[in-house]
Amino acid sequence: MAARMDLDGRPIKPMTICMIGAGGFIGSHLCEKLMAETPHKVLALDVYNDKIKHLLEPDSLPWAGRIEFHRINIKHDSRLEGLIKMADLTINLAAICTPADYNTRPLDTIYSNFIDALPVVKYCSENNKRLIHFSTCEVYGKTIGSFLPKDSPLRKDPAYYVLKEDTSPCIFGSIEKQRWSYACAKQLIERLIYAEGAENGLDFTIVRPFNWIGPRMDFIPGIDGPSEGVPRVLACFSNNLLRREPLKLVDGGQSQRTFVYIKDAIEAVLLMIENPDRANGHIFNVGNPNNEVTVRQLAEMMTQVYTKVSGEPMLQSPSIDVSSKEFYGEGYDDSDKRIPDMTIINKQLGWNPKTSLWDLLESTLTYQHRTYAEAIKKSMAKPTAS
Ligand SMILES: NC(=O)c1ccc[n+]([C@@H]2O[C@H](COP(=O)([O-])OP(=O)(O)OC[C@H]3O[C@@H](n4cnc5c(N)ncnc54)[C@H](O)[C@@H]3O)[C@@H](O)[C@H]2O)c1
Ligand SMILES: O=C(O)[C@H]1O[C@H](OP(=O)(O)OP(=O)(O)OC[C@H]2O[C@@H](n3ccc(=O)[nH]c3=O)[C@H](O)[C@@H]2O)[C@H](O)[C@@H](O)[C@@H]1O
Repeated sequence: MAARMDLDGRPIKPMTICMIGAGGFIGSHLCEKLMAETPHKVLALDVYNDKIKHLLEPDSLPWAGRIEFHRINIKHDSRLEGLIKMADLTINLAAICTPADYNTRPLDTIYSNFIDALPVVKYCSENNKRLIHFSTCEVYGKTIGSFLPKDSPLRKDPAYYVLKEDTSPCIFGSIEKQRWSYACAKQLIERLIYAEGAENGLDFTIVRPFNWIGPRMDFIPGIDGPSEGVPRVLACFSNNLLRREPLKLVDGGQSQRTFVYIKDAIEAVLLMIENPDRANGHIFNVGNPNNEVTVRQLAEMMTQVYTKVSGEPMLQSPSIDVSSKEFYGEGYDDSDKRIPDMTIINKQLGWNPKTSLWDLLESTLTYQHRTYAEAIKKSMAKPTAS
């Protein structure tokens, strides 16, 4: 492999990366990229490895020996500090990050996103190891514009809704709205990491992903996850399309999101990994401001794309409305709109997303159809126990 150069034209030295949560959606894509395109070594920590099995076996893979899986629950495993010490860089992805859990399992959510991340930050700081920590765009909460009167012309002014790392406030709902337990825990761990940087010189980068989506995201209920489980919207809608049932629009599907293709977003993470001088001390929004839709529009587009890639006819009523209380239970609330400001990541790393929403849905739904359609047909054909 020819020597890789950083953005300042210097050769990049091979490094060892301790990746916690490597078996998840983002981790699996990051491991794939690191194995295929770089000489770096990965210590992959997770409780599951199904999504990275194709990288671990067989032993004849070209990157054999550069990726090692360690089945570790970071809540209680004394091997954690040793693995962080062995690495040059730690990337922490481990978290509970599905909204259906935030208001129904708020304690697990807070523990997972704050308490369990504390030793990781502490070991990095004490051992002078660099840390890339995954936070979330949810730390911004609601937009300032959402509090303006419905007919206010200011709602159209970007100053009232574009989310900027260094100036936007974090606006959450009341404590009874336990949806915000996740965002609040993520905000506090961000503040702690920032403080470790300021007081103890920790080299850190914080990533705020804005709805990264693509293959291997979450699970399909009843196929590779619990039948009653509620994954994030891409998997919920994929499941509905695969089962030929209407897509459920929570509270009218009026919330807006910007979706970025996982493969574009992983390019940004690789730039952070390989350009520490440009990434350390920064918080980065990583999203695609050009891919904004309401959830209703997302449902319509996914229905059209799925019809194209599966060759199956569209349902007569492709969507139905459900209340958030019915869908998520008591204490749910929502982010109204999420447009990332891209100034900082652009200036520091020169990164820009490339893939349009239609194109990313086309490749993702092709994958979903190829991976799950047969299994769903079989499971639906099974007689149910009476
Ligand atoms: N996907 C997105 O668009 C998105 C958006 C915002 C923030 N994030 C953040 O990025 C990170 C990764 O997200 P993802 O989408 O890959 O989620 P994911 O659920 O697919 O991956 C998280 C992984 O962490 C592992 N994990 C959780 N607790 C653990 C523990 N105690 N010990 C060991 N492993 C543990 C899980 O088994 C899982 O494989 C999370 O911190 C999440 O909050 C993701
Ligand atoms: O991905 C992100 O950037 C962050 O946002 C997500 O939060 P959210 O976007 O609300 O999660 P989704 O489950 O993907 O829901 C998106 C929207 O679709 C709606 N939805 C979801 C599922 C469904 O079947 N129908 C439906 O209308 C939700 O109410 C919400 O308005 C999660 O909190 C995290 O994974 C992450 O931190």
